[in-house]
Parts: sequence; structure tokens; C-alpha cells
Amino acid sequence: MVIDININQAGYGKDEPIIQNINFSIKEGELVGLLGPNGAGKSTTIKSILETIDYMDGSVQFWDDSMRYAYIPEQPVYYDELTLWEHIQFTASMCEMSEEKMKDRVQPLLEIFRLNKVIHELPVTFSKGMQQKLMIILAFLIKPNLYIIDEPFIGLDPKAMKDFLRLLEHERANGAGVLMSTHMLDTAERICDHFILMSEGEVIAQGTLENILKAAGSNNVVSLLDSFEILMERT
Ligand SMILES: Nc1ncnc2c1ncn2[C@@H]1O[C@H](COP(=O)(O)OP(=O)(O)OP(=O)(O)O)[C@@H](O)[C@H]1O
Repeated sequence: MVIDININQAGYGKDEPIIQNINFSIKEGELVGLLGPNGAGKSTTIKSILETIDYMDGSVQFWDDSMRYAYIPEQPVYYDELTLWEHIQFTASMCEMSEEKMKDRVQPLLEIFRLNKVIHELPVTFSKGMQQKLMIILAFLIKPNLYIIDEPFIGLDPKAMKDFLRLLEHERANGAGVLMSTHMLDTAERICDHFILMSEGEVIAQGTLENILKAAGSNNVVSLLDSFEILMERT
């Protein structure tokens, strides 16, 4: 087990809970998809896990204190005055990583994501996709126990997406867990082991694809998208 999440209520003010009764855990190597329409509460759930939410009643527990996570946000977050290389150095120093280890890990990533030529430039001059790649490189640099990824499928070009998923697969094989929020149900269906379907701040179904198809309860339901539509209609 990597993390156990039990959120009774959370939101942006104590009197107005936005999400309720969100309970799930993520095991080593598991990819859990957090799915739901706009406003369902996916980002609020992620903020609760990251403990950046204003109000939460519940608990978020890593299996042991030495575990750490990396968060890849949908909107890239960076320091305006630091270059790409300085971001890498700063992240490595926060993790007390040696310069040698940092270079070993980061060089292949810079090559894969084709950012070698801009290492001494400021991310503010990058395209959105390049900024997203910076977020991804920083996450893979620290090799966390848990990757928390908010909508990775918008902004990256097809090759970058393929490379990203391949690297993630490698991390999972080494025991990292992943929580990924997305609207891309066809891709989620292909890559996730577990699904959490949210609507209006609550979980309407969770489990394996088989569990979700079963919960939708129709013999004609063959895809995650179909099940989601049926389950949404019921709420
Ligand atoms: N900072 C905030 N203050 C108050 N309410 C907020 C805030 N951020 C989000 N909300 C509300 O919380 C609810 C859930 O929003 P959230 O961003 O968690 O949804 P989401 O599932 O991530 O949606 P999307 O797919 O559009 O990103 C929405 O009704 C939204 O208006």
C-alpha cells in the first residue's frame, strides 16, 4: 500500500463541503483513474490529498513517513526567475540528491522530451506543452512513491504522451503508485487498473473495469464511457 485516503468532507469553506465520502487506497504499481465531468470534484479531491484545501474532515495517510509524492498539475507551476536547469537543480537539492545522480537521471529525460536546447532559458518563454514537460521531468527526477497527475492528456504532443506513459509504466513496474485525473475515458480505460467515478462531489462507482461495467448493470455496456453515462443518469 502507498496511500490510504478517507475524506469525509472537504471544500473551500467549512459550511460548504464540495466533496463527500471519498475513500480509496492506492497500492504499489497501481494506476488509479479519477474520472468525472466538469465540476465533479476531481481537483478538489486532489487538493485534499495534497493538503492544500481550505477545509477537510478526514485523513490522508502514506504507508510510511519516508514515502513521498510528486504532483504534476494541469496548469504548469514554475518560478519566473529560474531557468529550466535551475528548476532541476533546485528540485534535486530539495531532495538532497547528489549532482551526479541528478545528471544521470535528468539527461535522458531532457533528450526524450527534447528540451536539451532550452535548458538555460526561462520556462515563461516556453510553450504550454514544454512547460508541462518541465513538470513531468521534475516529477521523474525525484522518483516518488506516488505520482499525482492532473489531466496529462491535454497539451502534450502524441510522441511526448507516448514517452510519458512509457516512463510512467516503468515507474509502476518499480512500485510507484499513480493517481491520474482525466476526461479521456478511452485512454483511461486502456491504462488504469482502478477507476473512481465522481459526480457532484461523490463517488458513484469505483473498482476495476469489470466492477464498473457490472455496476452499470447492462449486458450491452462494453466501455467505460457507456458505463459512466448510465451511472451518471442514475444519480
Ligand atoms: N477555489 C474554489 N472556491 C470555491 N469553489 C470552488 C473552488 N474551486 C472549485 N470550486 C467548486 O468546486 C466544485 C468542484 O470543482 P473541481 O475543480 O473539484 O471539479 P473538477 O472535477 O476538477 O472539474 P474539471 O473537470 O472541470 O477540472 C465546483 O462546483 C467548483 O465550482
